[in-house]
Amino acid sequence: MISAANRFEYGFIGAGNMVSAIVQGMSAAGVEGESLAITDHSGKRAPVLAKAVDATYLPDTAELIRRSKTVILGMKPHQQNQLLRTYREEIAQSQPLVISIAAGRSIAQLEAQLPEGTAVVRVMPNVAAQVGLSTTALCGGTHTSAEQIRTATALCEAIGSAQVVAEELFPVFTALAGCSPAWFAATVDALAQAGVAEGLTKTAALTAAASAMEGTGKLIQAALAGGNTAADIVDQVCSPRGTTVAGLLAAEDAGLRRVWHSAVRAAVARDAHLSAN
Ligand SMILES: NC(=O)C1=CN([C@@H]2O[C@H](COP(=O)(O)OP(=O)(O)OC[C@H]3O[C@@H](n4cnc5c(N)ncnc54)[C@H](O)[C@@H]3O)[C@@H](O)[C@H]2O)C=CC1
Ligand SMILES: O=C(O)[C@@H]1CCC=N1
Repeated sequence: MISAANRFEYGFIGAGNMVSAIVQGMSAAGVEGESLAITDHSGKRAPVLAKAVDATYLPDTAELIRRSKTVILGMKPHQQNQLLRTYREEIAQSQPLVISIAAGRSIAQLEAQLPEGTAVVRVMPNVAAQVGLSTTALCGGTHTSAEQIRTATALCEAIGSAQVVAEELFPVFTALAGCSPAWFAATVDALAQAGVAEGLTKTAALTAAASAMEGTGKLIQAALAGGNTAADIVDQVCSPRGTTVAGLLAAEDAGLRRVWHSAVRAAVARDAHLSAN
């Protein structure tokens, strides 16, 4: 085994959307590039990402596994099987902490594919990692020590906030935190388009809607910290006979709550499908 002093703290396998967000977030938070190694089987995005944060690009996945204390599986869920089959021996020899960020891949599935005794942490981040605002869930496996949970938590806290979540709640957490940035972005786009229909330029409409969303997120966090809820913000903005309540009731008549319930149910169902395959 390579001596601990010569090993990278974190080795990322895959350099797609989520790993790029994590690595850029870590770099912005002050994590030294020299502690990071990145590989990617396409050989295209990893060298660019590594260069951007002064990390090391390793074209050879086996070498990355041998030289990393913590290995982050950053590929799509269905791409894990082949990788874990191919590099089982390297993982058995170097015994890294293995972190999976894949939706729908359970600890039991990972442990069944990894060499006996491998320490695993399942993590669900979101793309706001890129700006240090991921809200990230993690849970440890059968062979994961408290120290290894602390290592994974430190990684997650470099890109935002982290909480240990029971694995059975990962599907719903994935919907509310992992998927919702896309849903919110689609909502902002839809809101902006409605603004365009009423005369704003698309840019002005997007800017107004996005900054209102950002401000509202902060207001809700402050409300929660003070023992209040999101509903209190709704009441604060809805003036009697005012514009907001008129718009809110129209949105609710059009299915506002039903839309979000459907979205969460569909994401949870898809997570179950990924878990089964
Ligand atoms: N995109 C998102 O917002 C989030 C994604 N995730 C999870 O993150 C994982 C990655 O998602 P994305 O970044 O969106 O996918 P992506 O398709 O953008 O990136 C996947 C990367 O893995 C690489 N890859 C695949 N197989 C490989 C192998 N055998 N060896 C080396 N590299 C390999 C691909 O070349 C690609 O760079 C997924 O498992 C997903 O469930 C989790 C939370 C949020
Ligand atoms: O769409 C997906 O499956 C991944 C997981 C959460 C966000 N993106």
